[in-house]
Amino acid sequence: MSKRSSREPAPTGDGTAKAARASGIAGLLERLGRGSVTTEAITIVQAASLERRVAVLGAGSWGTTFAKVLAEGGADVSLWARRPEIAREVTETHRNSDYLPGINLPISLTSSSRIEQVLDGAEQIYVSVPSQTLRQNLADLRPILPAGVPVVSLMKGVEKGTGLRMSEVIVQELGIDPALVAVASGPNLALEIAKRQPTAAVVSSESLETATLVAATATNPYFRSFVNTDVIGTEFGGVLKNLIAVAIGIVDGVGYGENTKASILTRGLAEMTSFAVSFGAKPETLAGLAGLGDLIATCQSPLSRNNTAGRLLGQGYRFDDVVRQMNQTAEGLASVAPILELAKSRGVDMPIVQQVAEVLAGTLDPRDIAPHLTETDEPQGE
Ligand SMILES: NC(=O)C1=CN([C@@H]2O[C@H](COP(=O)(O)OP(=O)(O)OC[C@H]3O[C@@H](n4cnc5c(N)ncnc54)[C@H](OP(=O)(O)O)[C@@H]3O)[C@@H](O)[C@H]2O)C=CC1
Ligand SMILES: O=C(CO)COP(=O)(O)O
Repeated sequence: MSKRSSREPAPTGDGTAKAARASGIAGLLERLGRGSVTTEAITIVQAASLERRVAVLGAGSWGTTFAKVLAEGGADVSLWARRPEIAREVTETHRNSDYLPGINLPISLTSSSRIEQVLDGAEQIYVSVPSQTLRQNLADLRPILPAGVPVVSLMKGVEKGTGLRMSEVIVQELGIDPALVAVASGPNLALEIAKRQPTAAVVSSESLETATLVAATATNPYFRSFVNTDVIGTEFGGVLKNLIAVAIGIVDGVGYGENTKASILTRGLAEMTSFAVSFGAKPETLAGLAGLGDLIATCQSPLSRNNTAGRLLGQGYRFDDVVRQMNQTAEGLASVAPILELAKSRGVDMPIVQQVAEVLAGTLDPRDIAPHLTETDEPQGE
């Protein structure tokens, strides 16, 4: 897709849209060749997918923002809110003042706290709940899940106890074909996107057809979704950058400056890459939007909840106080332990995540955090 076409939603009712509908996305990809997937295919599939009915589960800051992205890309979106008062506010006043104060939502975006109502007629399902509640939420979804519908994870955590990625929990709990599951990730701070600041993301699925379909739906004039098939790299990128953002927040809270932060960010990327590659990810995924891109956004922004949680720890608050002060989800806090377990299972050294764990446990003074000074045999010129 050229820059121009990514900024202009493709027109409806033209010949290419009809061709996409007629030949199906698999046929279309076949004709275009895999190399063209991020260009022509998304434009054409997008044209075919306007007014597609989709459901978004979770009306927090990201679920609501993503619902807005989808609606402003032309989809007919229904948002599931756990609390009826949020559903009412979204539908009646086009606001979600708890999570996106000051943001006007599209009039076409409706919300309900009744999940069966939100799923009615949905052709795609996007999920944005806290990672630690996902399994329980999917148990409610399973009996009413429409058959053959793609399920997309917008979440950036791993499950405590099992260490499973969110896409793995979805496959396990819903019993669906992994080819129907996708993940979306990237430098995507909700409030910036809700204000329509231009942003890119990655949609990943083991099925290129699913990734292309979802990316086309999740593309609008200010939000561009690329595709890949490296689900492991895309998903772990989103999880691991949260842990590095906590570390950066800690040193920020202590009062250390840019050298310390840049050292941790750079070594953090190396740590993320070694970890993800040991599970089969491609290094280039970690160098892309879902790795480095998201790492930069999250480590630099005061909007980041993980960065904020780290800053409070660095200022001397204890873990329990930090959890009490956070009124939004900081996934990194729950992902530290399972990630260290996974790293151990692969023999991967993670000095930054290890020191974050020690600060969380209260066994390391935040002023002593210096994971970039830890001895390592790895070359440093990567
Ligand atoms: N915010 C962001 O910038 C981005 C977030 N993400 C990811 O999106 C996921 C969701 O985060 P985000 O929306 O920001 O979090 P928020 O804290 O903003 O919202 C959490 C949402 O989950 C709901 N929730 C809480 N507990 C449960 C439960 N037991 N069952 C069902 N729903 C529940 C909340 O409902 P209630 O209001 O009723 O408590 C709320 O709607 C996370 O994995 C995060 O990493 C990814 C990219 C960007
Ligand atoms: O994932 C995010 C940006 O891409 C949001 O980060 P936080 O969860 O730290 O706010």
